[in-house]
Amino acid sequence: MTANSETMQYLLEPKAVAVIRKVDRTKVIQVIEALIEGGITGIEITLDSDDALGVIKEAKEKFAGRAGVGAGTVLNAKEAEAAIDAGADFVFAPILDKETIEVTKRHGKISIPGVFTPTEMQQAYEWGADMVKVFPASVVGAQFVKDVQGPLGHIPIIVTGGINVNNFKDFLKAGAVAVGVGGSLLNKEYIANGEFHKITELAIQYTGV
Ligand SMILES: O=C(O)C(=O)C[C@H](O)[C@H](O)COP(=O)(O)O
Repeated sequence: MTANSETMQYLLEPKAVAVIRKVDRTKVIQVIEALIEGGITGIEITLDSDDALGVIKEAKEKFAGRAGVGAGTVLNAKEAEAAIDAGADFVFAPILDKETIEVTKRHGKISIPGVFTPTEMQQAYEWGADMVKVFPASVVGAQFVKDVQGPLGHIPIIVTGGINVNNFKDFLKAGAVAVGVGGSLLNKEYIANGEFHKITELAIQYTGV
């Protein structure tokens, strides 16, 4: 299996990817462990997190063979380059930037830019994106995902932004290949209290493992 097909499996098999933003640096590795325990194997570290590149590097080494680790909130090519240097397997962005896609693909990594319109979806795909991320998805709802797939069914869609246990199944039923979940999975109180088993329980609500 190629490195990319393994990463694709980590992202798509559980159908839920964790978006880890600004989680306490001293707890983030335990949080990732708890997520993997709950069946989530796509681990996105947003670059606005404390020591994001250090976390990517550490998580890549520690969870090799168990999870795919990538970067989120990647806003330009320079940031993509730095994330890939740190070991990122995939590059998520909230926006669509041609150079970011090009740099990611030049390094042979998985590119998932953010889009919000059918035109942006097709543009992203033509620029080489592997999948697109509809963000913020809860604003347009599952019906958007269903409708755009009429003409644009060749483009795999991950949805993020406002995804929770009550709406994620609607998006999957509408045809999204996976959901990205941040706030509703990385419960701040549980993390502050060191209740990592509760993070595992939350993860299981998405993966059903
Ligand atoms: O910046 C990126 O690359 C992102 O992936 C943005 C995320 O999709 C959201 O930050 C997750 O949003 P919530 O699940 O509502 O917390």
